Amino acid sequence: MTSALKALPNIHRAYMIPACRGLASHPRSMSLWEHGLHLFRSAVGVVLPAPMLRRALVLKTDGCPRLVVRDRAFPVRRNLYLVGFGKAVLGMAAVAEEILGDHLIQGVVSVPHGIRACLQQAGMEEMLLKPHSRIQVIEGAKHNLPDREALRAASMIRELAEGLTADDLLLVLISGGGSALLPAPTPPILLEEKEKVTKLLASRGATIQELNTIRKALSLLKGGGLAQAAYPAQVLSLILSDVIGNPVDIIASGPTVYSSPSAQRCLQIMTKYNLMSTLPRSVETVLSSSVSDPSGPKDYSHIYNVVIGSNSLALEEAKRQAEDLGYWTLILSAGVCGEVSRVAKLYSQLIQFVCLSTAGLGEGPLRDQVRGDLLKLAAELEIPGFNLVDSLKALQGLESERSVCLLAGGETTVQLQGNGKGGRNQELALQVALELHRAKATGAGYFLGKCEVLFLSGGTDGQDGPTEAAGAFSSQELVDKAAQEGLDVETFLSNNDSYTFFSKFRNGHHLLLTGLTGTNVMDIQAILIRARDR
Ligand SMILES: Nc1ncnc2c1ncn2[C@@H]1O[C@H](COP(=O)(O)OP(=O)(O)OP(=O)(O)O)[C@@H](O)[C@H]1O
Ligand SMILES: O=C(O)[C@H](O)CO
Repeated sequence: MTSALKALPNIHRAYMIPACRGLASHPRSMSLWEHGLHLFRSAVGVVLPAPMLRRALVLKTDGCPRLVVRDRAFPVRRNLYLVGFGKAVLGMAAVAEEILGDHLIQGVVSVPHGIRACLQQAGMEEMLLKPHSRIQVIEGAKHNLPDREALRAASMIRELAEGLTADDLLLVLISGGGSALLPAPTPPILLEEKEKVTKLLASRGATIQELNTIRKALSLLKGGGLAQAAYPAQVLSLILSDVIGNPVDIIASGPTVYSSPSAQRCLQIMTKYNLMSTLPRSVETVLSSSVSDPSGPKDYSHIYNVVIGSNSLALEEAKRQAEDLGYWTLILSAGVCGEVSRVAKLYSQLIQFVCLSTAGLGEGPLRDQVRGDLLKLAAELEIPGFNLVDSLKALQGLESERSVCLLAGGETTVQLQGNGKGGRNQELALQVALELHRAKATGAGYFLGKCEVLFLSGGTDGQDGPTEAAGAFSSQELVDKAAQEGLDVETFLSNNDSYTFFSKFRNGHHLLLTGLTGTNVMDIQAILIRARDR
């Protein structure tokens, strides 16, 4: 994220999306591009810190003051403390402090290096703390790696938690990136040793579940350690999820969720990624003694973990907006994962499937073939929450000429082979364009030609990989149009150079440029399809 903490180059400013606003023009007269931007903006808007916190956290002052979160009420009487760690936590803390008022005694948050300057520069003052805030801010974890500053923040957070009593309430704000911002290696492990292990695991393709299992085993605060430090105070965690399925024990390595990975599981992971021979001695020592801590509290009733923002929430809002614009809308899944090239094939086949209906070619061998290919691909990808059979049934029943919006979210992966500049969303948009181009060349041209298609993919944090863009959008005509500008899509893709491509193509017009959004619920894809005017 830190590489995004720069001003966007002037050339792109013209394409930045204005803040979320109502749509004045008639939906049909608007381009799919405008619709796509509106849906993306709306989806992100609903998971921004302010609306999210205000929905989740209410201070009731009639009678005894109490903090109400869902079905629970916590009595408050100037007994509130706040800690937080994660990429979206500064904005969350600013709103929380406004809500809590004088009941908040003290707070510490660990947030990404450079974030205040960046938010200031972007004019996002509402995400900054007020001048006489009771919350101390520490910026660290440059390049999303734990460092000395994050270590200092973690020890201040631990100290604050350990000083609490049974009368206190600790509000914990958690978002993605929290693992790197809360490093507290279990002695004798040194910060550098822990960093080396996590870096190696990440570079060898470990999943976030595997990575955070190891982080928990090597940390004093992860895997419930923070909640344990705060005991016997009440602990209320408000969590913004950046992991598929919203597993609270994995997001930011679950500092308020008791889980103690077994030594056997950790050693399995280390063996899988061929790390056993390179493990520092201190890590081996801690791993081999990593069994449940018998001194931990027996009941967990002092902890209340609540997911207040997620990819699904963002998709639901996009669905509402798409329906308002007149689209027949379907959320495919909030758990889209897998290699970008395979996910692109899936989306391309789905687009073809919809275009067959829109063109009035609902039945026949062509449709059966696309359906067969889709089922095969979906079985290989095993996307959580994606019921392709039901989705196809719903799409099959559509009247022709109906405008269709398919929405999905999650986090794909890119196997980096080249040394270009890009991100998973831009690469996905470019791959989808290439797949549609290839499909047209092999017989799908007739029915694809009957439809206008827009594919958009963007990171909700506003930054796709190490680039200034959140993502990009593409169409079935993109490859041909690019060729007219002398740009060969396949060459850019083979060098993982999607950002360079989109920056050059139509002078950056297909880049999705939002600037940092201050939130992060992974990525969102929108596919918009409508029959061409005859
Ligand atoms: N040239 C490239 N082309 C495509 N993808 C790339 C490229 N360089 C990096 N990436 C991808 O960008 C991602 C890393 O960027 P980033 O730091 O934004 O990820 P992240 O920390 O997982 O993001 P988030 O905060 O959204 O979870 C990885 O998925 C990586 O494969
Ligand atoms: O911080 C982390 O562990 C990741 O962002 C997943 O939440």
